[in-house]
Amino acid sequence: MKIDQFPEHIRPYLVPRAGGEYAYECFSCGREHGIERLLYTCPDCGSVLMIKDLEWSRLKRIPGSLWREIFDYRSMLTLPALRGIYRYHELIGSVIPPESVVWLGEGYTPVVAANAVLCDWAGCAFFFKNDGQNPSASFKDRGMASAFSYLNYLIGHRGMEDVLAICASTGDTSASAALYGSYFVHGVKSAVLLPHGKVTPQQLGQPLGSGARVIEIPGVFDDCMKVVEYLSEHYSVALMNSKNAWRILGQESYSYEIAQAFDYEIGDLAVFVPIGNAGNITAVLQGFLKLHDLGIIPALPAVFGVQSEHANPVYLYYLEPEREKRRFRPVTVRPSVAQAAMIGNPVSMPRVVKLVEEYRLRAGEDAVRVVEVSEQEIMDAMLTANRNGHIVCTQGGECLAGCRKAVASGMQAAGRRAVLDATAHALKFSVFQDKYFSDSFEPEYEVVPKAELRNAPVLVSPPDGVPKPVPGREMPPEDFRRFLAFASGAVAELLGLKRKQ
Ligand SMILES: Cc1ncc(COP(=O)(O)O)c(C=O)c1O
Repeated sequence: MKIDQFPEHIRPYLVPRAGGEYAYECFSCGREHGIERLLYTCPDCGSVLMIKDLEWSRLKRIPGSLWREIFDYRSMLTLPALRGIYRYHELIGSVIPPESVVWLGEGYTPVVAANAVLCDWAGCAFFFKNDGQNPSASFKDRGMASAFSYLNYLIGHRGMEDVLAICASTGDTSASAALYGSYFVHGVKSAVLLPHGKVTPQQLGQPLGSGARVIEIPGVFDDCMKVVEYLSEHYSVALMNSKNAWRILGQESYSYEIAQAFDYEIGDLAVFVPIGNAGNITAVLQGFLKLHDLGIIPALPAVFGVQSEHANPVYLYYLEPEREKRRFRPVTVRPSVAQAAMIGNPVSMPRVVKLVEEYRLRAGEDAVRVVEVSEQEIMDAMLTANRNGHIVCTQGGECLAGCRKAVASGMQAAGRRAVLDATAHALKFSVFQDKYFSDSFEPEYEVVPKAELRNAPVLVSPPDGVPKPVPGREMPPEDFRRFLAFASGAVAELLGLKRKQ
C-alpha cells in the first residue's frame, strides 16, 4: 500500500525516523553512560546494563490507541526495515536509522493454537509462538537483528573500524551471530566459543556453515561465558551475548508481537518462557512493561519462567517467598535435554530481579512466577506437542511441561489462556528424540522413554529370491514387477489396508 492511501492522521508516523536520546542504564547503581561506544557492564559498579530511552515521556504523549494504529498500519507497508522487529522502531532503539537495519527475515513468527487433545493434556487452552521459524531457527535472531543493526549504525555513522563479533553459546546464539555476521560485506567478522560436546551436531553445523571461526572450550556454557567476558573487557571485540543490552531490545519484540496478535487485549494471558542466561525473560518482561506504560495494552499478562531441575538457579532464588531473604546462588548444572538453557549462573539475573519487582508492583505478586520441571516431563511434553502438529524444541517442551505443572498446581487458572515460547526449531534438538526413541539416554538425564511416545522406522526387506532395487542401476521390468508385488503386499499388511472392491 502507498503512503497516500493510509488515513491522514497516521501518515506522519508511518515511516520511522532516526533519532531520540538513549543511554546505558545500570540497574544496580542507577548511573547512566553514553551509547556512542559498546559497553557491557557499568564502569562504576560492574553490573549489567539496559538501554534507557531518555525521551520516553515524548512517547507517552502519544495515546495508546494511536500507537496501536501505527503498528497495525505499518504491517501494510513494504519497507524492508519494517517487515521484522523494527515495526516497533520507537520501542527498540530509534537511534538506529532504518537504512542501518539488518533484516534477514526475523520476527513475525506464527502464533499457533494447540488442538483439543493438547489443550486437554496441558489443562488449559494455549498457543505456541514458534520462534523456531526465525532465519537461524531460534528466537536469538530477534536480539541479533538489533545488536548487529546497532553495529551497522556505529560503522556507518560513528566511524567504527572493522570489528570481530564474538559470543559464547549453548548453540543458538552462535548460530544466529554467525548468520548475521556473515551478511556483512565488510566491517564485521564473527567468532563463537562453544562448550565442547555440549551443543547438538545441527547447532555446531550452523556457525561452521556461515563461515564463523568456531572455537570449542572444555566445560559448560558458563565457562565459555567467562572467557568471552574476559575477552570483551581486555580486547577490541563486540560481545554479542545477551549481556549486550542491544540484544535485549530486539528480543522485546516477542512481547510486542504477542500483544499485536491478540489485538492488545492480553490481560487474561499467561506467557511461558524457558530460562537459561535469562536474557529472554528480561526482554519479555521489559517489553510488556513498556507497552503497559505507553497505554498500548490496558493490562499486563502473567509471565511464567520455566527451568529444568538440572539447571534451576532462578527457580531456587524465587523459592524463598520473602524478598529480603532471597540470595542468588549459581548452581552447577547437570546434563539437560533443554541443553540450550543449561546455564547455572545467568548473566541477566540482576535485570530479572529488578524487572520482576516492577512487574509485581504493577500487576500483583502472582504476575510473575518461576516453575521447575523434570527432564522426563520436558521430553514427554516435547514429543506430545510434536505428536499434535507442533515443531517445538526441548525448550518449547520445557514451556509446555511448565504450563501443565502450573495448571495442575493451581498457579495458572485452568480458564486462563497461555502462550508458550517455542524458542527454537525441533530439528536442532533431534538428538534427544533419537535418544528417547532408542532408549539410550545416559543415566544422568533421568529420562525413561514411554512406549506410547516412541517410534521407529520399519524396514521392508525383500527375502532371498525377490529382486531389490539398487540406486543408480536400472531394474529389468519383470524384476521390478516382482519387487512391487512383494513390497506393496508387505506395506499393505503392515498398515492393515483393505483392498478396494
Ligand atoms: C532454544 C533456546 N531456548 C531458551 C534459551 C534460554 O534463553 P535465555 O538464555 O535468554 O534465558 C536459549 C538460550 O540460551 C535457547 O537457545
